[in-house]
Amino acid sequence: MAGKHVLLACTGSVASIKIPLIIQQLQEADPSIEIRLVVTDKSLHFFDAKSVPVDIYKDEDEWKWQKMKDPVLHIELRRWADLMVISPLDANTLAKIANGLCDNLLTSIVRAWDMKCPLLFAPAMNTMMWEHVLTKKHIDTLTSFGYIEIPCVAKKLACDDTGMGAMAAVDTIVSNILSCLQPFEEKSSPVNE
Ligand SMILES: CC(C)(CO)[C@@H](O)C(=O)NCCC(=O)N/C=C\S
Repeated sequence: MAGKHVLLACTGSVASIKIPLIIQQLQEADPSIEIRLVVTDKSLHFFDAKSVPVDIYKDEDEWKWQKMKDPVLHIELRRWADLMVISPLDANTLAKIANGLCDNLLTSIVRAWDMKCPLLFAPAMNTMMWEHVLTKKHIDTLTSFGYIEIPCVAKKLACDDTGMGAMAAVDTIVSNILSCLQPFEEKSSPVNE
């Protein structure tokens, strides 16, 4: 059976250092899964894109469009995906999605998302950002859209604080992806053979 298509996305949280590990563990868990990675420019500060063994899509790739009938990347990726997981989801992109902004590749994919497909998000931010009143408001907005939260955990953060705001553990993220894929006929197989 053709592999399911997982669109992984990351944002400008230091938790993006875990992207290579998320990819590695997901591939080990189910080698038939095809993974593509959408990055925001800021996320690239936190890991070496060359070390990642999957195709990476950046904002600049959207602008290879030249003329009518050329593919529109955010639509092509949304069509390709059986599931999308944004991990980490930083406070900035959380706010953009909650308010419908679509000013880069990642938020444009989300803005065009097909709600028949699972969209998971794993917030990650400093505890003081986590505790701001807007964080819960924005997360509640995303869950009201039907997106699936992979909740933060309390642990030591990149700024040496200890508290809520840390991204969920990688194996938690991977098991959430697998369980959301299970009951799902991937787009790549003919419907009702
Ligand atoms: C970075 C990582 C994954 C290490 O285990 C963990 O601390 C985390 O998700 N932190 C949340 C993001 C963060 O720390 N923000 C930056 C300033 S505090």
